[in-house]
Amino acid sequence: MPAVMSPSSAPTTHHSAYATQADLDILNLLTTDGPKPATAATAAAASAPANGQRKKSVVRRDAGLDSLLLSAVLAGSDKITRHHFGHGMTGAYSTCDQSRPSSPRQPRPLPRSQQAPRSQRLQAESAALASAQANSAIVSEAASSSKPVSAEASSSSSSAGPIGIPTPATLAPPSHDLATSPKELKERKRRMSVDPQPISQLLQQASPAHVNFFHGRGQVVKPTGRPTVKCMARTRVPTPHGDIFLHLYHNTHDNKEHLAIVTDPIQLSADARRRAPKGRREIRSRSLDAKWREGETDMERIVRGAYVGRLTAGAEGVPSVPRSAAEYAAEDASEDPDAEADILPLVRIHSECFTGETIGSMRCDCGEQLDEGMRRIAEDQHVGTAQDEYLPTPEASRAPSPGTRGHSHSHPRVPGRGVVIYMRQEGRGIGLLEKIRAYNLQDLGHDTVNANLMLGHGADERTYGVAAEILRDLGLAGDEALGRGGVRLLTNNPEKVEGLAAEGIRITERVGMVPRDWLCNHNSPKRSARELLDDEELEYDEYRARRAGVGLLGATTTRGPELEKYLRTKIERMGHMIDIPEEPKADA
Ligand SMILES: Nc1nc2c(ncn2[C@@H]2O[C@H](COP(=O)(O)OP(=O)(O)OP(=O)(O)O)[C@@H](O)[C@H]2O)c(=O)[nH]1
Repeated sequence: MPAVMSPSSAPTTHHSAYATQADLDILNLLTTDGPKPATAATAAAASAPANGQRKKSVVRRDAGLDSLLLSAVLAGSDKITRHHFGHGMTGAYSTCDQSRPSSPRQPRPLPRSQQAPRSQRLQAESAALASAQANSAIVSEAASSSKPVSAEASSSSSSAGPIGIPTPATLAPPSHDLATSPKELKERKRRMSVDPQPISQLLQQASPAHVNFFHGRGQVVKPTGRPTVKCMARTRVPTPHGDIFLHLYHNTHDNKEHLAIVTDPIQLSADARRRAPKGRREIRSRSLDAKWREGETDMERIVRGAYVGRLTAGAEGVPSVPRSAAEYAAEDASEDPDAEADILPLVRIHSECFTGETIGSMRCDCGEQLDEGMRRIAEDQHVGTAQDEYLPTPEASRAPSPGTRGHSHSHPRVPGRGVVIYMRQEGRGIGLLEKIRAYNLQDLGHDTVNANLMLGHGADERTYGVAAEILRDLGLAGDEALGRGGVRLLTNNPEKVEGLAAEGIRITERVGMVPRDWLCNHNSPKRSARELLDDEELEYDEYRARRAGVGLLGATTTRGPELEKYLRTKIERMGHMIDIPEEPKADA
């Protein structure tokens, strides 16, 4: 049986140790000008071709070097590859041209290591270790005598990290001489193996979601204050529900890359702009459109997504015009007197769910909800409906979802628009590791809430500050005092409504999310006769019938006993604002 390698014991790659004849052939090919010398392998192949035909000789890659590619490699990689080897170890790419046949032959610079000689490095490591050991002796002495450690002593080692956390220098082999003693070799081996703590201890320690076994124990520091967000890039992505603009955000509260999936067809289609009410504003990121530095080029702006309209092959693209905060504030406060009645953008705050979205888990309906959210946002909307139906209390909000509610066809239909804010809050904020552990407790009969509590988590650990700032950056926060702007929120979760409202987002309406399986119950008395379905429902039915699969984008319904239990727990224990269907259901 092959030995299981721990990350710390995995071998590091050394070119010399793993060079095969094929490697040497390639190296030869890359580093030699003119005709290639025949190697044993190529000579054999040439003399005895397998198919009786003579093999073509390998063509040199002499295309002009792409300066962008080179700078990307230089900026992004610290690894030395055979390609680098072919151009010398000096790091000077000016030597590239010397390998081209058209260049005059010049003597190639000798490979020169950028490291200090090994003896010097060993000496430095040894000194660092001695210094760290001396330091820890002082620290433990100080701890035992309850005396503060002197600043001088604690700063005497440049490589010593915080107490208990070994730094790379203290983990390094002490020195050439020391490491040869059996004790040192044993110690060195121990440091390279996996953590020797017993499994039960590890399980306990790995319990809180913030602990990463390989990277050490983290601290739970709940960020305070209002987060700042910045859209780092956006791009157009075609989806089964039409083209969207994917925005990637950074923020000051966590190191996650949260996303905004913006559906705004007027930015991309002349037809949608014509059909949209006059005065409709584009949903754009203010931080992305801002000027990031003096003298930034149009190409920089376009590459990060700060452009208007659509990019097309061969064209240059039209960069967006940066605007000041004051200009945005004036626009938010003003009202275009010619603007026609429009419907506010539909927004869903969606939490990441690897299991439901990516592998189609039927324990939850997250994949379906993501798909349904994007579908609902993109579909045409009736202007003037349901604007005043929002009632924030669970009881009062148990109105049927718009999907089951007959629309008045006197209302004009306009292109849909809105955003799915995709928050990297896997497992309602506890992370994938903990969610997987919770699933095992659920298989033992506990519901989702209890499973979380048993692992020492809250039932729901999500916060909505970052999502609110993303909405604000997209110009969708609205203003309660002015009674203007804001969003319609697609959710059954009262905490989302309250959380976003507390962050200053104006929510004019809550739109319910009904599980597709409940919505499409063909055997219920109400839906048994297809003639009772109105046009929109029929359209939806056909839409469903075209789809196959579960949970993935553009797919159909999710169903199963585990999902039923999950949904019931949300309603009965977490106050989700949706009614469990009363009629007995059979599979559609
Ligand atoms: N801890 C835990 N998280 C889960 C479980 N199943 C799904 N999730 C997570 O729950 C999140 C989705 O939240 P939901 O409560 O389904 O939906 P919601 O977004 O709060 O509410 P709606 O807006 O009405 O859909 C995702 O992050 C999922 O990974 C589970 O069994 N345990």
